[in-house]
Amino acid sequence: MSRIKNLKKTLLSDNYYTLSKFNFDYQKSDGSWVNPMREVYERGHGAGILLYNTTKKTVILIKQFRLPTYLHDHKDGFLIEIPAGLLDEDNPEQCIIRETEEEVGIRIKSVKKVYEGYSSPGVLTEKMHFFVGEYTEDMKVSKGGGLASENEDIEVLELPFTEAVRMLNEGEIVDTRTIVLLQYAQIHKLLD
Ligand SMILES: Nc1nc2c(ncn2[C@@H]2O[C@H](COP(=O)(O)OP(=O)(O)O[C@H]3O[C@H](CO)[C@@H](O)[C@H](O)[C@@H]3O)[C@@H](O)[C@H]2O)c(=O)[nH]1
Ligand SMILES: [Mg+2]
Repeated sequence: MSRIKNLKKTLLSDNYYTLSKFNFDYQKSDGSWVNPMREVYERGHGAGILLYNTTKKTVILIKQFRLPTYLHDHKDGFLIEIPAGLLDEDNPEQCIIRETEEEVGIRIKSVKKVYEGYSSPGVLTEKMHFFVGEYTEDMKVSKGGGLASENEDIEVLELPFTEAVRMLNEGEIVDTRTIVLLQYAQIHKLLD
C-alpha cells in the first residue's frame, strides 16, 4: 500500500520554469500519518560531459557566471564546470552532443554514458545524465562560447588533467557534477 496519498499541487510561479507547492499525506515508518508541504522546482532534466584527450592528457572545462553561487559565498560567481545543458526535446545523448558543439566548439560523434543521478532531490525534479567523451584536435570546429541568442557567455578552458585534479583537490572546482566526472576519470584511469 502506498505511503503517499492525496497529493495536491499549487502553482507558485511559472515565470520561466515551474515552482509549485505540494501538500500530501505521508505515512511515517511508525504507521502514523502526517501532512507535509514541499516546494518543488521543475526545469526538466540535464546532461553533462567530461571531454578528454588521451594524447595531450587534457580535459575541456568551461567557466561561466552562476548567480546562485554569487549570492552564496563563492568568490565571484564564475564557476568552473563541465559542458552541460538542459534536455530540450532531445534525448540525453543528442543533447550532450549538441551542447558540446555550442559551448566548446567540439563536434563529437561518440560519447559514453557513465551515470544518471538526481541533482538535488529535495527540491529539484532534475535528473542529470553524465557522459565522458574522447576528443581530438580535428574535432574542433569553432571557438564555442554558447548561444548568443540565450545570452550565454562561456569561456572554454583546455587544461592538463593534472591541473584539473589539482584544482579539484584545492577547492577551486566546486561544481558537484564536475567533481563527479573528474573523479570518474581518476578512478577509471582515463588519462594515465
Ligand atoms: N531568461 C531566462 N533565461 C534563463 C533562465 N534560466 C535559464 N535560462 C537560460 O537557459 C539557458 C540554459 O542553458 P543550458 O546550457 O541548456 O543549461 P545550463 O544552465 O548550462 O544547465 C546545466 O547545468 C545546470 C547546473 O548548474 C543543470 O542544472 C542543468 O541540468 C544543465 O546540466 C541559459 O543559458 C539561459 O539563457 C531564467 O530564469 N530566465
Ligand atoms: Mg550549459
